[in-house]
Amino acid sequence: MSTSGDRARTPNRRWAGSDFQDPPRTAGGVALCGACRAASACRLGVERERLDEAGTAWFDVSCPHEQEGGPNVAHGGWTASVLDECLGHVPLLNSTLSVTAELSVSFVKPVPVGRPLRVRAWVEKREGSRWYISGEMTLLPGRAVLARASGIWVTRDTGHFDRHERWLAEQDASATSSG
Ligand SMILES: CCCCCCCCCCCC(=O)SCCNC(=O)CCNC(=O)[C@H](O)C(C)(C)COP(=O)(O)OP(=O)(O)OC[C@H]1O[C@@H](n2cnc3c(N)ncnc32)[C@H](O)[C@@H]1OP(=O)(O)O
Repeated sequence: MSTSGDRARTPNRRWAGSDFQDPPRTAGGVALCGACRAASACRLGVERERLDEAGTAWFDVSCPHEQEGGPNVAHGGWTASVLDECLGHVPLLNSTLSVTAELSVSFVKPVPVGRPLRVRAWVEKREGSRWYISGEMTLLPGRAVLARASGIWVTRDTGHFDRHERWLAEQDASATSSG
């Protein structure tokens, strides 16, 4: 029988050390997170990404039909997730591993499902290990703003996830010993 402690010690074969700064990408250049590697596609609907010369990141995105909330419009959780993903790719596009520490989203208009959308993301400033990143989602064609986001990403070394596994194992051990 598998326990949560066993899971913490099981190597995750979808990851290799170099993946953290240079993850596998789709033909459209989209960096793939752990679960999306099996699908070889971004399950959130990010289809293409690129960094321009000015340092702005551009993403072609479409809300998958299974993320429908109200009639023909995206669940707000999808909008927040895809903005987290896109803004979080800005450090990655600069070969830097980071995690989201804070994220704020403004839902400006309902987001239609299955329509081409664009996300643009840029660095406002960097302070120590903190990257302050902003972005917005627009409808295509045209440039109507549907959502805006800003947040703080904190750079990590490649030991981040191993430290987390050790912390989780300690939590399990102390929960077991305290009954
Ligand atoms: C890989 C390929 C994938 C492939 C593609 C995948 C792309 C995914 C894109 C989406 C990204 C995500 O969703 S990431 C997943 C969601 N996020 C997480 O799991 C993060 C969970 N939280 C944490 O791990 C931690 O709380 C941290 C790392 C954020 C902070 O840890 P910590 O232990 O407090 O670290 P500490 O050294 O004290 O702080 C480090 C620095 O962060 C600052 N800091 C800490 N917390 C905050 C905060 N809430 N707001 C502002 N700043 C903060 C501190 O002031 C400090 O600045 P200074 O003094 O150093 O300047």
